[in-house]
Amino acid sequence: MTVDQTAGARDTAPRSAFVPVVIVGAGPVGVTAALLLARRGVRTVVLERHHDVYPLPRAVAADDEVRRILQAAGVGEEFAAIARPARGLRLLDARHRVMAEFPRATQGAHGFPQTSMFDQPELERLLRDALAHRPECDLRTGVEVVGAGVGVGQDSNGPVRVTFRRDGVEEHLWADAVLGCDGAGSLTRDAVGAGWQDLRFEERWTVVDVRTSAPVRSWEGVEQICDPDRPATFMRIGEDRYRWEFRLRDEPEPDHERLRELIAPWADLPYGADFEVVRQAQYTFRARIADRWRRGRVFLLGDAAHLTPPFIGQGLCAGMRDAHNLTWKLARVLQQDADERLLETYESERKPHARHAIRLTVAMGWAMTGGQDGAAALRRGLLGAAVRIPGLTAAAARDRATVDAPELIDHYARLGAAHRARTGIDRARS
Ligand SMILES: O=C(O)CCc1cccc(O)c1
Repeated sequence: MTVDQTAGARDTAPRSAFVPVVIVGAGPVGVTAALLLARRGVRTVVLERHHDVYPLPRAVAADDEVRRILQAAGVGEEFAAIARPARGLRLLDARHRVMAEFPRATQGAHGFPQTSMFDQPELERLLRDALAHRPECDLRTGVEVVGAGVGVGQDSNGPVRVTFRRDGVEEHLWADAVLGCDGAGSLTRDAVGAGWQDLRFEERWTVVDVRTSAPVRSWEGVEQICDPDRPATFMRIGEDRYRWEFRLRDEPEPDHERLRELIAPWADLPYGADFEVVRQAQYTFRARIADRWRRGRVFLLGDAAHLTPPFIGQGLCAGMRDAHNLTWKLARVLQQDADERLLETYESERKPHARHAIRLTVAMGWAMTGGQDGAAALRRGLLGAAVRIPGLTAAAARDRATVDAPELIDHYARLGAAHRARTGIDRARS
């Protein structure tokens, strides 16, 4: 990607090639940023490589703060129509016995369910529909933002030149700011000169979205199977839609037959049963954070700035918080001459929060794979208390009113002791 930041250069560019903000990437974070800016009267051009919404299984959960952000973007009701409130998070042992349960309220501090399940392609479609109704937003699909690495050295607040290719023809745009919402393989990240800080997690998992009318043994929430041999995640995401995630060791991606075996603890699926694999993808889950999120007026958001495994459902939520945090500040600076230093608070506010969420996620992954003994149960209990991200532990205890951290510790200490007595395990594996 070519990003030139050259004060005064915009003056020589044709007016038609100038737009206040260019957004690279039309995933949920990019489109939400465009909608939030539009509602503040800021025009954007959104450049997207693909023609249609992303077809693979991705995010499935939004917390109550993200629901508030979607409302601010003008799609609150549309989202409510596709969302399904979840009752919470359960940690199950290898035999699917409930070890801990963390209920989520149907009305959290933000006035929305604390956890809502949804189908990402449906979210992307409704966001794009909303975008199509905003005259401030110009979505250009089939456009490849290209990289040649010219003139990236400056940290100036001058306009930014974005070069892209459409139908084999190179074009450019000048913008007062560029938002890189272009995902894990972000080209904008190169333009910012950012590298990854590795937060030490890398595992191969398969993620499967299924539609079936067959009975599925489930509750209306997320189940984490804490089984060192076969850690897994299961959740219901719609009337007849379910998501399973299984860690893969040195095995190939499961075919339908193997999937039926893996799913058997939840559903009997004899041959001929109504069972459709809507989407399946193999991912390497990683935990990483970009070492810088900004250069001049080029910013990184969402997966371009941070990568997390999905175990506490916070990947997309973090990106939506990025969009919300940055857009009002940018609007103030671009339209109301707010001090440029306001923009520095984007990274300083968002990065510690994103890092914390990733660390909790990694700890959850470790709790899922780290054994069945009492000490592991205690760790899971402490973690479960902390995984409500928006307000983290204190607010989580407050919101749910029924639990506080010391009670949880006691509860899980007792649970661990009972489990040890039942199973005869008396040594703590760490
Ligand atoms: O904490 C909750 O209420 C749900 C967490 C969650 C959401 C989506 C996927 C996942 O693995 C966990």
